[in-house]
Amino acid sequence: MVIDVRSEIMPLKKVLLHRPGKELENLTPDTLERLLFDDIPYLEVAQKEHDRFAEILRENGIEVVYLEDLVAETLDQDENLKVQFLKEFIDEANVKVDEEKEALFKLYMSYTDTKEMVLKTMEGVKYNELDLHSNDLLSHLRDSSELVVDPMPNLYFTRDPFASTQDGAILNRMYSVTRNRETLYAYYIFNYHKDYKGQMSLFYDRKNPFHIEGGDVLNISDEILAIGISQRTQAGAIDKVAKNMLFNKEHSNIKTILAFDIPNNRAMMHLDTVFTQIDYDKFSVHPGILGTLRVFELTRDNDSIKTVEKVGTLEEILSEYLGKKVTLIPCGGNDRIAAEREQWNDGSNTLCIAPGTVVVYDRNTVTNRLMREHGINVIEMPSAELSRGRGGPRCMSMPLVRERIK
Ligand SMILES: NC(=[NH2+])NCCC[C@H](N)C(=O)O
Repeated sequence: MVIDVRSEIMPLKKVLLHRPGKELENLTPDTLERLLFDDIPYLEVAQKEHDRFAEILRENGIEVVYLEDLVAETLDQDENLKVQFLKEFIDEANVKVDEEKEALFKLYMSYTDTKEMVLKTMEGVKYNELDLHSNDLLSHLRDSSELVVDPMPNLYFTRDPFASTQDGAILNRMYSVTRNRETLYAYYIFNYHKDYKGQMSLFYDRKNPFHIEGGDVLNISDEILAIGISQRTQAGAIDKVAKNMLFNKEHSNIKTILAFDIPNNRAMMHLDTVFTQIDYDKFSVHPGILGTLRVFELTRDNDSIKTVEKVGTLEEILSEYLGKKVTLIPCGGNDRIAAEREQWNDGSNTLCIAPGTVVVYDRNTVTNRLMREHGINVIEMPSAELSRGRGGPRCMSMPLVRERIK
């Protein structure tokens, strides 16, 4: 199977990453908010940190594949497909002037190496890179270093544009314009790459009206999927995923979807910023969500879907579904200041690579110590620059294959 993910914790076999590239060097103070960053990372250091992340994964026997390589392989199969991709890409990049669209197309087609072309689509394009001869009013007023195509700085968070589950993926419609552009890459891989095409299920469509993002999707078990209702994911999208998964016996074993209603704010944009599974019976949780959290159970009821609100603490609810007593390890321990600081820097955003083994940011010292005290094998990675994008090791990775639960 090209995609096979039925848990958050079983040994990770294959993972999708994107090495941050020059898209980070097109971030400016004015565009940070729109492009969902809080600061400008130093690219050289961010890349070193990211390379160390990939190295840790390889050291642990995990096959690492890169988004840019898969997209290039897809487009290299057929010249017409490359043209089709570029046209669609340019349409979605919100370029309004026809001459600029044509010049952009020419610029991308001038690359002889498809991977370099793909990286260029990610990086953004400045006005002075286009071969334009127009003499209209707009061209007189353009600043030569103005961006005609925005960069996509969030691409290194491969967790979000789609979510692997069962034998396929939920291909997302994203909350923001900037991130919705990212989903085109996965769309082309899944629909056209010779290894993926026809070999996997798609449980959602990037053109659906409701938004949903991968950081909100947690594979609790082969039969239970948890999805956050958050800043990024709407209840309507969860209803649709439920319809597409609970009735699809051939490709999905999911019998229950648990919807976790978490606060709607930037610090907690996705469920995985406040809650990740780290062992058969242990979760890392940001205590800040516990007061207001509501949990809903969606199951199949003949031809329709039944939704019931669960009563009980998070610990009780998880213990019930997992069939064992669950321990919640608070991010930042019991100190509210440490909890808020470390949650902001993705202290509870762990990437579990085997039961009881997690990759985390080194900077969250309080949370990391506490996980070790609970017997977790904590592997730290450098995080000074990558963390400025507001995502941790789980956000920066999309599992494609995990070992099955025995
Ligand atoms: N799965 C995650 N928590 N991803 C974090 C994504 C961070 C990114 N800057 C955004 O705002 O979209």
